[in-house]
Amino acid sequence: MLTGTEILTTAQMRAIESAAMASGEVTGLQLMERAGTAVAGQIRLRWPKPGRVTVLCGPGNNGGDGYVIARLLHHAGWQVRVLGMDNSPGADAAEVKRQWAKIGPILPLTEAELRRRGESSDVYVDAIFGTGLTRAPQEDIASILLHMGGWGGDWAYYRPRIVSVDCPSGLCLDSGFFLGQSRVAGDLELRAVMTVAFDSPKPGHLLGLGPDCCGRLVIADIGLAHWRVTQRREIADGKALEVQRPAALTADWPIFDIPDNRRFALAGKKQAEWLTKRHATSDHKFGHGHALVLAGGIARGGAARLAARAALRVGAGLVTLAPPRSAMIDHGGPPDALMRRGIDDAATLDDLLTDGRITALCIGPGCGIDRATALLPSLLKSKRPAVLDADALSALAEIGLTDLHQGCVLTPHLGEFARLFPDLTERLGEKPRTGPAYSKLDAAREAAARSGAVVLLKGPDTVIAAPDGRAIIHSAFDVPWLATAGSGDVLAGLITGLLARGLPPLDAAATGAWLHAAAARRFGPGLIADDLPEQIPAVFRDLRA
Ligand SMILES: NC(=O)C1=CN([C@@H]2O[C@H](COP(=O)(O)OP(=O)(O)OC[C@H]3O[C@@H](n4cnc5c(N)ncnc54)[C@H](OP(=O)(O)O)[C@@H]3O)[C@@H](O)[C@H]2O)[C@@H](O)CC1
Ligand SMILES: [K+]
Repeated sequence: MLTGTEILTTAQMRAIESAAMASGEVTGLQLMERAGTAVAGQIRLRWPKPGRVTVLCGPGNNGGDGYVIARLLHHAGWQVRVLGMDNSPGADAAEVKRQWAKIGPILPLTEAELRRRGESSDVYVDAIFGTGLTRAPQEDIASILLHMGGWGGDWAYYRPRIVSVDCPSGLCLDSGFFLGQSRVAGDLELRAVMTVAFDSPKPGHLLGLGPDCCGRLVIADIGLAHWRVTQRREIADGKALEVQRPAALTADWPIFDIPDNRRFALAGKKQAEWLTKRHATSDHKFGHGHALVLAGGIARGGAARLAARAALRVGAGLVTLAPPRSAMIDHGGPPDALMRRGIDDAATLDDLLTDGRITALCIGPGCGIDRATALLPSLLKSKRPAVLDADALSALAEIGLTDLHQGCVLTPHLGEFARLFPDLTERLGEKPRTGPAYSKLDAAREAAARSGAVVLLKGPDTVIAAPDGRAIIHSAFDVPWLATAGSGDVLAGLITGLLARGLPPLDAAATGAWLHAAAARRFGPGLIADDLPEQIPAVFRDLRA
């Protein structure tokens, strides 16, 4: 599991590489040699017996990495066939291309050459495009990529052994979409069995089609970590910098291979410290906060009760469920630890919120749009930390975003997001033609800045963004069974419980998303939303172990 590591946009990666090279401490050729060595090493680790390999080298430095890989695999006893371009790449790629040319031929990078009879390979190294892709591939390269994409569609029983250098070629590493192709998965995207990327994951490894198309993701150290640290220290010191500030992004992404020479901060451990050691100032139940979950009328109780149960399980000291008085009986079921309070109108809610011990609110799950519309103004006026989900988001689309504040967490799925931010959704739906393409990360950040609230945009690639630009990607493509009725209500409850316990909104949202996926992962397939809160104690126990 790769958790809590920094994610860099392609521009930031380039800036860091340039700064490192400008310092004189490392040359571009050395970086390219390290990158190629990392990929060749991963190939040899995975397939220790030398076989036949075709290396496809593009026009830039990604292609340069390919020539290094070809040379190293040749020296390791592999039978290497290189397809490359007849162009003049930058000095570093030109040098490694010359070195390869002393060893073997460079055949044309065309589909006909790739498909030549009797020339099939055990492994194909895709070194055509990396972070420098700016537009949709054309002509020969486009047909090669489409041809290779056809090898491993969604329904293929096995993936051909394509190893991608930095990313599957054609993928925009800032958005996770293929330039010139639809944003919906088809059969034509190049799907690697393994992708070896350098220094840090990029957003496109974690968003959109990236996670599926990258296959297993290996992040290789190429000696730039020191540069990121130096830059961050200098930023903290207020010194002027030529490079862009690294994004304050973190990732939760399951990974199976982590090179030994890289260490990743385990965000889960930090969460465990805070959540399992009860850092509250007192051991009194109010020391862990009091969450109020606004529920709806008769026959709508399930969603709010799921949220309330999750808030209890995540450690809120007290949780009160607040339906209209006429529906109290309907909300009388377990858990008995829940308190109930009838709230019919905004005036009663105003009254209740004079109690300063209520530290977080949740509105939306099973609430009904009319009731949410009636109660939202009081809730927002109280300036209490609050989760706005489901019906509350529909209500918000009607009443507008103006009263939102920085204690609010909005938890829309893409449909709810479209109602709140139609223009951003439209941009997200456009076919990506040039890089960096507009991404889910861009949309969530823009929505957070515009609304002044934390926005958690759900999906297997959940993006959580704060109004100040901080953002977190939580990729959980490995738990598709989490997409089940009521799952979102549990997430809203987890975040509410964490807000009640005093976590700042961005941390509460990110930790809630993390716990939610961890609970689903622990339960496994067959999960229904009711199971999720019941897994939280086991997740905490695992964290303490
Ligand atoms: N910098 C470093 O120190 C290190 C970098 N490393 C490696 O370098 C990679 C980044 O290299 P890169 O910047 O050269 O970009 P890359 O992805 O090879 O492609 C750019 C070339 O393709 C061209 N091009 C773009 N779109 C096109 C299209 N649709 N159709 C046709 N051409 C198109 C573009 O031309 P232009 O846009 O200028 O016309 C340019 O020539 C990175 O992913 C990593 O693998 C490692 O070695 C570690 C050290
Ligand atoms: K590539």
